[in-house]
Amino acid sequence: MKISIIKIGGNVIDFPDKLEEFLALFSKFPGHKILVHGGGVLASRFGESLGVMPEMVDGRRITDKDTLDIVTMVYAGLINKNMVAKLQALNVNAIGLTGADGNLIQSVKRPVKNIDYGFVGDIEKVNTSFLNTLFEGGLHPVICAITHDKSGQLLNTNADSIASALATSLAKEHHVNLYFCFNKSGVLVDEKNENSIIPLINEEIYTELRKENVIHSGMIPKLDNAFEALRKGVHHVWIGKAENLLLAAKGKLSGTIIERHRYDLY
Ligand SMILES: Nc1ncnc2c1ncn2[C@@H]1O[C@H](COP(=O)(O)OP(=O)(O)O)[C@@H](O)[C@H]1O
Ligand SMILES: CC(=O)N[C@@H](CCC(=O)OP(=O)(O)O)C(=O)O
Repeated sequence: MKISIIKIGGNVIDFPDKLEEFLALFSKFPGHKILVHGGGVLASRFGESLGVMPEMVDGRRITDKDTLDIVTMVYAGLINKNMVAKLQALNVNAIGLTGADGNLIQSVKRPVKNIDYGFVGDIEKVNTSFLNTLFEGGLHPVICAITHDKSGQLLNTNADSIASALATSLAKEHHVNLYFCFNKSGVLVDEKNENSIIPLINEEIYTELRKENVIHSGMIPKLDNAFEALRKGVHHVWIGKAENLLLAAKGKLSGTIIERHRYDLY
């Protein structure tokens, strides 16, 4: 079975017009598909309005108890249910889920090393048979950035990591492509110049660009997860502008293609 995992970034979700436009493209995307979302921008803003200040380290949120409550309300509630309703209006039979629903994604609270991330989950298991059942029923899962530890604790989990874990688990039995859609044209040499797209990136280039701080913050988990997915059997990984999703699906040049090593070119 061919399955596409499509991750939509928080900056797109934050603009209703852009979100509508993206969901219309998603509705036209062919075949079995999963939509993964976070909503980090909205969660930060909502938290601030309640006096809970966001704290990020390398693109990942430090999540204390209050922050966990906020991200659960924002990701699993407000954003997820609105997206599902909008997709239903586009005749996509979407079903909104956290990692706790159907025991879809089990994770473990990240151990404290140099940094205590709090209630942040590292993914351990994905229930692919549940996903297969949903596909057989003609449903399109819309999965948010909340997982659980199977002992009653919800955990905040980076949405790029969720997309990658779903892709790698499904890749054991299916042909899986992974698309990271966000608000920029791809991985850029100069973040402020939308024309400075790096069309192909491999781990060697990534390591160099990270040292030079050309790649930083939220782009770090995105690329770490992209390489992890390719190492574990995902067929194709793309990072680019949400509005170019259908171009990417048709294999047309747009955004950044991720490759494991330089020799993947040949
Ligand atoms: N080289 C780079 N090219 C593009 N974006 C970059 C780069 N380095 C860092 N970034 C930052 O990463 C952000 C994307 O990460 P994030 O905000 O977590 O994504 P998302 O929109 O998917 O939630 C971009 O908006 C940009 O600010
Ligand atoms: C642990 C962690 O960092 N969780 C992320 C989950 C949401 C997310 O990834 O949202 P975007 O895709 O909009 O960035 C966070 O709370 O920001």
